[in-house]
Amino acid sequence: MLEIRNLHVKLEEEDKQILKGVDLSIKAGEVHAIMGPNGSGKSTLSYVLSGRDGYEVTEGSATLEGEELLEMEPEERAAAGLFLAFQYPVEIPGVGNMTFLRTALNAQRKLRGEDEISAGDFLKLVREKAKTLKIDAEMLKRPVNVGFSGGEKKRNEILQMAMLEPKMCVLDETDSGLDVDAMKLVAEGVNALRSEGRSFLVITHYQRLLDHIKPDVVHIMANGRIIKTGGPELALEVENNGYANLLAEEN
Ligand SMILES: Nc1ncnc2c1ncn2[C@@H]1O[C@H](COP(=O)(O)OP(=O)(O)OP(=O)(O)O)[C@@H](O)[C@H]1O
Repeated sequence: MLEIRNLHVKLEEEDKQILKGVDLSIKAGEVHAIMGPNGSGKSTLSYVLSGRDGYEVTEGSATLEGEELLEMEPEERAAAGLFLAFQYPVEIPGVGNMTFLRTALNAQRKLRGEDEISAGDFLKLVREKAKTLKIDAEMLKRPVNVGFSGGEKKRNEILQMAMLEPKMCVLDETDSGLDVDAMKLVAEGVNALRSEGRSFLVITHYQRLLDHIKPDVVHIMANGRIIKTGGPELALEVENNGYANLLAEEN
């Protein structure tokens, strides 16, 4: 599904190398988690995959089902099936949540040469998905994320993901700021989307999220590279011992 090879990324504005040779291979249907100390490059990886400005790829590649993502515009990456749930979801005053969801869905359909969804079908779909995430109708009418609590914003990200049905879902610290119940809701939302043809890359600092979204593979990122890959036990090791031992092994 997603193949990242020797990815090197620097900041466009200054001569600072952030990713220093990331290799990652995620097969269809797999859930991978990335953990790692603050500032190791986890969010940068998710931004570069989705095409955010400000970063320069100096070496390497990232393909989604064999197609080079790094040469596509952000909207083309989304239409190809990539989705990023932000660590800090943005507020969009003046744009209703429903309008945003429907416009995003139809824009992707258009790029894929598909017909627009009818107003009736959209309404049915959004109400059904919102209900499972306990997002009430009033929140759907408000401007995107404006005045939403931290947890509501994160649930709204998962609603976007559920509506767009991407193939490759990247979740950047979706658990931060969530209370225990909201975390379970988000995890249930993710688990409901798990399927043979859909993969997940879950960036998190906490093992507890991985109790709910069970990963197949766990990677540790440090200093711009993946320094260790293992199973779910690796997340437990980090929870118990921190990163010091892993970093020492690396040096
Ligand atoms: N636009 C930018 N301008 C300046 N520095 C940046 C920029 N983007 C990233 N960096 C730096 O790159 C490094 C990696 O940042 P990144 O946000 O990817 O780390 P992270 O692993 O996601 O951290 P955290 O766990 O704290 O969220 C940090 O040192 C950060 O300050």
